[in-house]
Amino acid sequence: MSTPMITTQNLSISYWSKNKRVEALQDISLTINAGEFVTLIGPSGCGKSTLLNVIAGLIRPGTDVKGTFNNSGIKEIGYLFQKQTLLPWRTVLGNVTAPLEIRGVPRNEGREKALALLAKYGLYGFEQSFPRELSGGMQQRVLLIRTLIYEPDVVLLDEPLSSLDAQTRALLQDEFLRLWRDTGCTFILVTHDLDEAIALSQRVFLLSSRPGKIVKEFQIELPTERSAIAIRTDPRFQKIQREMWSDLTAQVLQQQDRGFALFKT
Ligand SMILES: Nc1ncnc2c1ncn2[C@@H]1O[C@H](COP(=O)(O)OP(=O)(O)OP(=O)(O)O)[C@@H](O)[C@H]1O
Repeated sequence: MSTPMITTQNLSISYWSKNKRVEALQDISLTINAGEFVTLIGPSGCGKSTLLNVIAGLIRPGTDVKGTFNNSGIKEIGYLFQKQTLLPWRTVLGNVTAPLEIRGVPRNEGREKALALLAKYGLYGFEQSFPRELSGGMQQRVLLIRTLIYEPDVVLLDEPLSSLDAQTRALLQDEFLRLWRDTGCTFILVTHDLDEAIALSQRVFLLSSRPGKIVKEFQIELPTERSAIAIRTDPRFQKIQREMWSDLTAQVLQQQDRGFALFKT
């Protein structure tokens, strides 16, 4: 039986910017179950990050919220976003133990846990290195370990790989799958990369251009034990990819038409 962790019902979110109302999300109804890997995709500015923030309970004052959302199934959230960086003055080990220090976990206990995780995820020997001595991919892996060390039950990933080259990205996608399977944690990813969405997720929500509405939900029926790289040659992957591209293109064209109409008036 799947346990709902997050539910939203007819959720609409607007911001006030320079006395103008900007409707970011409209009528979002979804359920995310504990332990799922779910991805949000959609054209730029359609409200993906806004939805992630709502899920995290991070709603700025002055934001207009209509409808309901319930995230009471979440006890502890991990959040990893694109521009997040490591603390440059701390070693890899010092970075990974930081969240535990904040939570008052005894130093030795935190250290042991961090060392075990670093070894498990390919960073053995780099414990005393400083972030500047690591490649971008390694830094991202340290960030992910730092997010997971306090055992959140949900990890929100807002385009965490978008600044990396294609090869590093593909390797880290596999790492994400492995961490998701190992931890049993719920992963919610925002990405612009359709292949990444299909390679990693169990379900993908496609949002329309702003105000973001759910236009389609894709069930990704691919084996859980998969390689994010090898799965791309699977005919089932390619079938979903074609369908998703055609739906996303339709959304982007609609957005352009609207922009053009606006330009003409
Ligand atoms: N604090 C804010 N105040 C006013 N408008 C905002 C605020 N945050 C977001 N918006 C607007 O709401 C809309 C949705 O933004 P959001 O960042 O959620 O979209 P996104 O799909 O994540 O974008 P992208 O794919 O480009 O990262 C955008 O038009 C954005 O300009």
